[in-house]
Amino acid sequence: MATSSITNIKSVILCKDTQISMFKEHYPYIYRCLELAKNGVFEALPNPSVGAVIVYNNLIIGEGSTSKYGGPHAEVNAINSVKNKNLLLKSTLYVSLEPCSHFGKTPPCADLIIKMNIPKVVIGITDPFSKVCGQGIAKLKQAGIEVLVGILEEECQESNKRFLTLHQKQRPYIILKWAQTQDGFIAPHSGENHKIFWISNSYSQQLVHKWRSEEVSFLVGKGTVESDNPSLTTRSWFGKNPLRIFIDRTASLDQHYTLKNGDAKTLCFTENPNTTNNKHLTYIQIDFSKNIIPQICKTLFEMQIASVVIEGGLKTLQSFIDSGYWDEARIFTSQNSINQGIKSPLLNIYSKVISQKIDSDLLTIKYR
Ligand SMILES: NC(=O)C1=CN([C@@H]2O[C@H](COP(=O)(O)OP(=O)(O)OC[C@H]3O[C@@H](n4cnc5c(N)ncnc54)[C@H](OP(=O)(O)O)[C@@H]3O)[C@@H](O)[C@H]2O)C=CC1
Ligand SMILES: Nc1c(N[C@@H]2O[C@H](COP(=O)(O)O)[C@@H](O)[C@H]2O)[nH]c(=O)[nH]c1=O
Ligand SMILES: [Zn+2]
Repeated sequence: MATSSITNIKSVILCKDTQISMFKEHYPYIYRCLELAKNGVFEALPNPSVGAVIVYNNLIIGEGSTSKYGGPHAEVNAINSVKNKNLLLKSTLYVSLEPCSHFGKTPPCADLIIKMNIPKVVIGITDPFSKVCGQGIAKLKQAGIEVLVGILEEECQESNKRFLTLHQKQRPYIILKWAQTQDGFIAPHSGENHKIFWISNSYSQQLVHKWRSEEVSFLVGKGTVESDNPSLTTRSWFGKNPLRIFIDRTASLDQHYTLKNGDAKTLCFTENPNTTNNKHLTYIQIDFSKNIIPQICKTLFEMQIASVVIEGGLKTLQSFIDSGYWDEARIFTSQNSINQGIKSPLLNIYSKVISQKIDSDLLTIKYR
């Protein structure tokens, strides 16, 4: 069994060990690229996080991963890390995503690879970004470089799922998240308790704060704001607060709710045109006579928000599910039962399930 990278949280990942050693054995360099890519996965957003490895005579002579948003790409960092640049002439560059071919915040990596006379490039997956989209590969091939594409494709896609979803589906990567009791409830009936009812344990709660430091935004419905008065900030982990988002059709929630306190940038989706933005809170008008979920996702895409976690409640979660707008559901199940209350969302169609114990809770991750 492999211990999770979450050091402060009691957790154990069940399975996967044999799969990982198989990847390492057959595709060690692209596997290493994926390890390197993990370094910048959240800091590079909305750009992809990529890993690059340069191999000479079966030896790794250079490595690099994507810098913070706007900084040098993995290929540049890997090439710069090679001491004896003459070795590049007989080396292979491995990279988890197609090298870029356009001038963005930095010049094209494909041009640098050509300039350094690297004779062979092995690529995990192609880049769906419209300004690259196969053109990086074409440039390399035109320069006479041997190019191999499509190694550990599923793993490369997983490593950049937020970036890929943004470009392929024109919406953020959507993570549904809720905590449920053993007997399938997410809260007691409303009205019984006007403060938050904790179901998951403190380790799970800490893990959610870690996710808040990583993912771009967190969204709740008005019912959750009224019943729980959530903060949606990162308090039990290090790092940034996410962008906070809530739905309030009439924009009638009053100022005492914590989401309006200016602790983090916050968006409210409403139909009410008579709203006043302030430094921290921006109202965005949408049409509530139509399905609001595609409208919310379109707005977030236009803002280049690469990921959103839907933290509840039932109506909001079920709306995303029923509209088919979700990628992953992270469900904490406690060992307690409450016999009655608000039933968990219904999620019938999913392709893959991973489970992990978080002390007494079971965290189940379902992929669409
Ligand atoms: N255990 C857990 O993980 C969690 C539990 N909860 C619990 O869930 C309960 C709240 O759930 P619920 O009452 O369903 O409230 P929600 O938080 O889902 O909010 C519902 C409201 O959000 C707006 N809204 C959401 N989706 C849509 C849509 N598709 N179209 C139009 N408007 C929409 C509406 O606002 P409007 O009224 O302005 O029209 C609606 O009344 C609470 O008891 C809370 O404690 C909440 C989060 C997590
Ligand atoms: N009850 C419940 C959750 N509830 C979610 O957490 C929000 C509270 O966030 P904050 O105010 O920042 O601590 C709350 O409004 C709801 O969205 N989450 C969980 O992981 N486990 C739980 O048992
Ligand atoms: Zn590049």
